[in-house]
Amino acid sequence: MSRAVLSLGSNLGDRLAMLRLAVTGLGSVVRAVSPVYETAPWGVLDQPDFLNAVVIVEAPDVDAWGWLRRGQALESESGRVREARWGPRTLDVDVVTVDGVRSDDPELLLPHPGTADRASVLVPWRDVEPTAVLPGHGPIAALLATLDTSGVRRLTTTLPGASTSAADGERGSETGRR
Ligand SMILES: Nc1ncnc2c1ncn2[C@@H]1O[C@H](COP(=O)(O)OP(=O)(O)OP(=O)(O)O)[C@@H](O)[C@H]1O
Ligand SMILES: Nc1nc2c(c(=O)[nH]1)N=C(CO)CN2
Repeated sequence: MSRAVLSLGSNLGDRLAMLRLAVTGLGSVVRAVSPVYETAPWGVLDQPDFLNAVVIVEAPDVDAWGWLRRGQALESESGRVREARWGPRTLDVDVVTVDGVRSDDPELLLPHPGTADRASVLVPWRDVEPTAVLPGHGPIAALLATLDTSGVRRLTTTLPGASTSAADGERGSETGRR
């Protein structure tokens, strides 16, 4: 069984439709979907604001490379073409972590580098996994306490399956058994 944290981002075209495409494309492997945030760009500052969200996925037969390939397939589906590093894109799917896997292959760096500094990833991740730990960096709540989150604004619009903390399903089924 592998469990991954995927970060979704879009700042070109119908941004919300792009994030929806990603969540519906992932389908039954989705365990939790964060709220959607509008975030000021980092990296290249002169570009439109992004919509960002985080999705927790789980599947018995998908390894870290499999999650990367699924993300890239969704990026292609969104019409994304390879463009400038940190530049505008219809859909970006980053594999943030896969269990405790570490990788220094440039095609699949794990945990995804930069995560510890990116409020646009950590804020939605905390919504779905408040006690999550970023391997090599520590609890995400502690990382967030050191970051400026003023450019990260929660929207009221939600994605399919949203507002489910990764723990809710487990709690829900426990309640159901009682
Ligand atoms: N954990 C990862 N998740 C997604 N892509 C990764 C990861 N590690 C390495 N890559 C590689 O990164 C490349 C895509 O980079 P991309 O152009 O999307 O970078 P970026 O989103 O602009 O910048 P950043 O990677 O800093 O967010 C692909 O070749 C992919 O194989
Ligand atoms: N706020 C924000 N800024 C970005 C993002 C992103 O997802 N959110 N993605 C980028 C390309 O990887 C570059 N800059």
